[in-house]
Amino acid sequence: MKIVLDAAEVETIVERMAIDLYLHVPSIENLVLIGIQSRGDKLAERLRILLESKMERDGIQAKLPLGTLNVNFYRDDLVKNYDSPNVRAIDINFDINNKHVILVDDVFYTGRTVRAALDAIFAEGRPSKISMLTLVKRPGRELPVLPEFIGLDVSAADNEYIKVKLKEVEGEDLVSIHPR
Ligand SMILES: O=P(O)(O)OC[C@H]1O[C@H](OP(=O)(O)OP(=O)(O)O)[C@H](O)[C@@H]1O
Ligand SMILES: O=c1cc[nH]c(=O)[nH]1
Repeated sequence: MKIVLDAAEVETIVERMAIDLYLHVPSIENLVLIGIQSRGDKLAERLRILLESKMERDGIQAKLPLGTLNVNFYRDDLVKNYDSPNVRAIDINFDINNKHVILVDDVFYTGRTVRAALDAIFAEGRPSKISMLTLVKRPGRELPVLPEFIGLDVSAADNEYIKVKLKEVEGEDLVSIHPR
């Protein structure tokens, strides 16, 4: 096992991504965050808090809506979960029509999770734009999608797995790389 990011480094990178979003999103009031469970939603919540504090500092009065997606329900390589009655696939209690959606996940790998997430989002409405943000991007793309906001580009071989731990789930922030 090799540590890629420790807790302080995860915090720094999440803060940097919040700054990046804040500076590069054309209309912050039009932004909505959608986090992919089970860690993208926790990262999206951290980003929401950081972005709202920047907005407050700059006198922008708006709340950023935050929704979550459980993509296992939709993933084309996990058909066995398709009929699971326990899976709540999407929790978005706001209008996404004409909004700029920031889709948030912890790891970006083949791109299949994002494809599945796009299906789910378009079943809800028609955003004006969808951008992808990931804490870690690794090699292994199988679809023509790429994140716009990347915390860290990590090189990993096919026989290696990147494991993200977050305080909200595992009690600590840590990104590590393991043999599969
Ligand atoms: O680009 P992809 O190949 O789709 O891989 C990326 C997905 O893989 C991981 O999820 P995982 O299925 O391991 O579930 P988890 O997040 O609940 O651990 C990660 O959290 C991403 O959602
Ligand atoms: O390395 C990987 C690949 C997919 N999902 C992960 O969380 N890590």
